Amino acid sequence: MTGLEEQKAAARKAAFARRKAAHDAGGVGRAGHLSEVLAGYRGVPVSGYMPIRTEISPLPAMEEAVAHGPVGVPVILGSGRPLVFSRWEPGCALKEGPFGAMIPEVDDFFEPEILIVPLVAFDRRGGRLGYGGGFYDRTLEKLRATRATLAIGFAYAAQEADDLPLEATDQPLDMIVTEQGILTF
Ligand SMILES: Nc1nc2c(c(=O)[nH]1)N(C=O)[C@@H](CNc1ccc(C(=O)N[C@@H](CCC(=O)O)C(=O)O)cc1)CN2
Ligand SMILES: Nc1ncnc2c1ncn2[C@@H]1O[C@H](COP(=O)(O)OP(=O)(O)OP(=O)(O)O)[C@@H](O)[C@H]1O
Repeated sequence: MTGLEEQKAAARKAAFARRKAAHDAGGVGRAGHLSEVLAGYRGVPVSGYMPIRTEISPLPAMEEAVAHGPVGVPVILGSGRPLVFSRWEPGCALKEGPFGAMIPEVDDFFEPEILIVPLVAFDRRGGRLGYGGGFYDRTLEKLRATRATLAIGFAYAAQEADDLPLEATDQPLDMIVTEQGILTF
């Protein structure tokens, strides 16, 4: 591993532990601030995600957004490729996708203009660390080449890190929403 990869791996490991502690602590209304943000963009196509492991769940906010416009979740086509997004509705038939996240059984692809981005760690400059596949970086690069795309990181406040090591290919977040509040840059 290069120095940068080692730094990222260490930051990931530490943030995973803080995320698990926050997740295990439980609590209600953790997607309230996310709902508030999305209420300002009614009808704009949005991607959420089906939570895995100890990720904070955006499902309550997705359930509200679906009353106003298209909502979807990410689908992996292959490693090294951008994600695509398939339409989701509460209660729709799902199947297991690569890496364990559920995906809709029936493909109905669309292009979101707002992405709720899962993450392992974030910093106060909009830096983000994911699982290390580079999926969201490739996806945001592609979408942003066509039109303005709002990337909203969604995480527990405990996942904040001091300045994360970032590479040229890391796509910045426009906003971070946690169970405690909203950070914009
Ligand atoms: N809920 C959710 N859905 C998502 C993502 C995500 O981060 N969260 N993705 C965002 O890209 C894609 C799935 N990508 C993933 C890539 C790797 C691993 C993963 O667990 N990788 C390693 C662990 C890495 C580590 O411990 O550092 C593993 O398989 O054990 C999970 C999801 C699409 N769907
Ligand atoms: N647009 C891109 N084009 C080519 N390679 C990329 C691109 N974006 C990221 N990568 C590469 O993908 C690898 C993983 O990137 P990184 O560690 O930033 O993943 P991540 O943001 O943690 O994961 P994810 O976005 O899947 O949650 C790195 O080697 C990085 O250089």
